[in-house]
Amino acid sequence: MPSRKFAEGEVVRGRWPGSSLYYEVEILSHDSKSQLYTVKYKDGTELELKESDVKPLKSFKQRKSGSTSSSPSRRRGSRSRSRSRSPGRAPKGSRRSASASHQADIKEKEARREILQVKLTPLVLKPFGNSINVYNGEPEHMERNDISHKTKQERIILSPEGSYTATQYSLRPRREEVKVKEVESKEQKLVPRGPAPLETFQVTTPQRKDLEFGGVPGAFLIMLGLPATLFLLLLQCRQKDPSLLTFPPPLPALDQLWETRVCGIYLLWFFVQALFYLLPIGKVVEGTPLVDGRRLKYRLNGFYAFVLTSAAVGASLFWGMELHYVYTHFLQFALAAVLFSVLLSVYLYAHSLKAPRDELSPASSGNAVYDFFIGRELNPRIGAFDLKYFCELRPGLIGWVVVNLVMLLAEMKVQERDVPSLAMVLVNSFQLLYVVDALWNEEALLTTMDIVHDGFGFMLAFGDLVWVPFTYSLQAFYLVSHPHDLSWPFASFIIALKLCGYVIFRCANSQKNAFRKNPSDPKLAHLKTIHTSTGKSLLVSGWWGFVRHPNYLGDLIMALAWSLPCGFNHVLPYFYVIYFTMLLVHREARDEHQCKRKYGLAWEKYCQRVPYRIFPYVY
Ligand SMILES: NC(=O)c1ccc[n+]([C@@H]2O[C@H](COP(=O)([O-])OP(=O)(O)OC[C@H]3O[C@@H](n4cnc5c(N)ncnc54)[C@H](OP(=O)(O)O)[C@@H]3O)[C@@H](O)[C@H]2O)c1
Ligand SMILES: CC(C)=CCC[C@@H](C)[C@H]1CC[C@H]2C3=C(CC[C@]12C)[C@@]1(C)CC[C@H](O)C(C)(C)[C@@H]1CC3
Repeated sequence: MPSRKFAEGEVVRGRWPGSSLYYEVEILSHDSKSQLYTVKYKDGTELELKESDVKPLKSFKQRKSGSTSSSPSRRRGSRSRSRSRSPGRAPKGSRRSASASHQADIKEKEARREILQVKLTPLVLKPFGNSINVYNGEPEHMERNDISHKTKQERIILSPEGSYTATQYSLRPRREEVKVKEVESKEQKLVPRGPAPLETFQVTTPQRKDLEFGGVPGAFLIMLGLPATLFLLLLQCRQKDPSLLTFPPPLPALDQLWETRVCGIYLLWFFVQALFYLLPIGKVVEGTPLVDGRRLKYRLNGFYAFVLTSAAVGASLFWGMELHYVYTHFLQFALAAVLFSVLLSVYLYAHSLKAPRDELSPASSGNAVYDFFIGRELNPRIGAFDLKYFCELRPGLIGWVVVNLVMLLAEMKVQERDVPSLAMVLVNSFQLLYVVDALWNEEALLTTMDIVHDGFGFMLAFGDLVWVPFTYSLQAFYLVSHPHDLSWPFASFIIALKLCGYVIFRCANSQKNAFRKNPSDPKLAHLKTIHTSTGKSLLVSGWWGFVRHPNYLGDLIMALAWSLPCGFNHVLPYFYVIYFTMLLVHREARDEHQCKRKYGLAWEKYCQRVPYRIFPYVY
């Protein structure tokens, strides 16, 4: 049996996770299997530390300065929060001996590189001088989001008790703690940022036991069901009578579906988009903190990729390229995309087998089938090329706009029209606006659950590369062979509906993004907030006081406006609204689950205050 250095009850120094600072701790126990010591800090925090993070007292020189804090939290409370990434780092200007400071600097660098193998003790809601309400970040009352309130919040956080509780609370495994920060700008804002997120350390990625999407059988069925649904929709859409009650035509034989040229074009499309992604244009930002405190860098050039793609497509049309080929070979393109996404998923799964445990997605389970579906690795990269981030916005989303354009041209050709129909123009422009909006606000993608929580596996590979371009364009595909004359009054109503949905969607998303970026933003001063012990607050008035997911509501209103131009003869063009309602209801439940875990009682208070999830007075 391996020997242990320290005995139970011994008083030693233990490293504070993620920092180079050591505090006095008492050894409570030792686990011979994991070789971890359970230690207790003076302020009561219990952690498990590996042996190399525990040092005998005598190996530390006593500091001369009288400002020593024996509690990580107290020290933390007095540090400059905007600068330090280490919870225990001393404030700028605090005196340390040259050697201690040198040693600390080296350790700090090490800490950034290595992953601390510290397991965090689950949060124990012990009363600690304060009431459990305060401990758990429960707001004593609702606050207005004004500056005086910010100062108050600041004080609460910085008080020893406040910082202690917040610190301990934030030690819960969380990835969602977010601050997307521009890398290139080194300037620090002088405006108080409100309760900036406290550092969090999730040292090992816990694998989930409570699986989503119906667990392993659910994931398996979805993987079979999605491609089947896709081909069913496309086949049915080409039918003269696209009623869902009529039997779908048989799938063409594989040798008819397989077209090498189509596969070549599809690959060309994918790699040209990859090339655009690699162009050194657009600012570079940092994503949300990872398990080890690192933040990955992302280049925001999706909008440039879109402009370049538009120029390339425009030029090829000018030189007489026949986009009609895409329409006549739509099923073949869909098959190429399906095969590509399956191969990519296999590659991603194989890639993840080499990934360290802490780089796995918190959604992964350890079950091969489920992990193949949800994605095992969180951020698979080839060098600096982030596969998930790239696929989420570029080939599929921009591809969707190109497919819509193909359908618009096909409509003119098939129906021998000089100009596209009003219905087709509306569908094209509405969806174009949606894609341009997503690319323009690309940075917001970095805080979505797809990037922060879900791995990159079949679900997103298929969703991004196949589902989005081939099913989201169904209305335009439908209109090619099922013309629908729209009256101007009805078209005006649809435009108004779309604009209404867009305003809700954009304002809600922008309000939250602005608040997360700078909670003290004077433009948001009129909003009420609930304080949570993670340091972040929740908006309870404005859009986020209307329903708990106003952005989903706006998105769904827009979805309806995309389908209405197709008329009411068939359900098929409404597939997107139906599927999307199911997706967002499920997504809302997933997000709710995660927020409950993150914010505890504060989230429950928010739910009481804002009882409806998506649809006011309905759901
Ligand atoms: N077209 C499509 O197929 C499709 C699919 C999915 C999503 N979308 C759209 O994508 C956009 C992003 O959606 P999303 O699902 O990633 O989630 P989201 O609604 O943008 O974000 C949810 C997160 O917002 C924060 N939050 C929740 N309530 C809050 C409050 N009251 N105050 C402040 N922050 C609050 C929480 O995170 P933190 O507290 O950690 O910040 C929560 O986890 C939406 O507009 C959605 O409609 C479109
Ligand atoms: C059908 C199933 C089970 C899975 C596929 C889901 C997949 C199609 C979506 C999951 C996350 C979605 C998403 C967008 C598009 C659809 C998904 C990839 C998004 C890119 C649409 C535009 C938005 O503005 C957005 C916020 C950038 C979206 C991000 C999430």
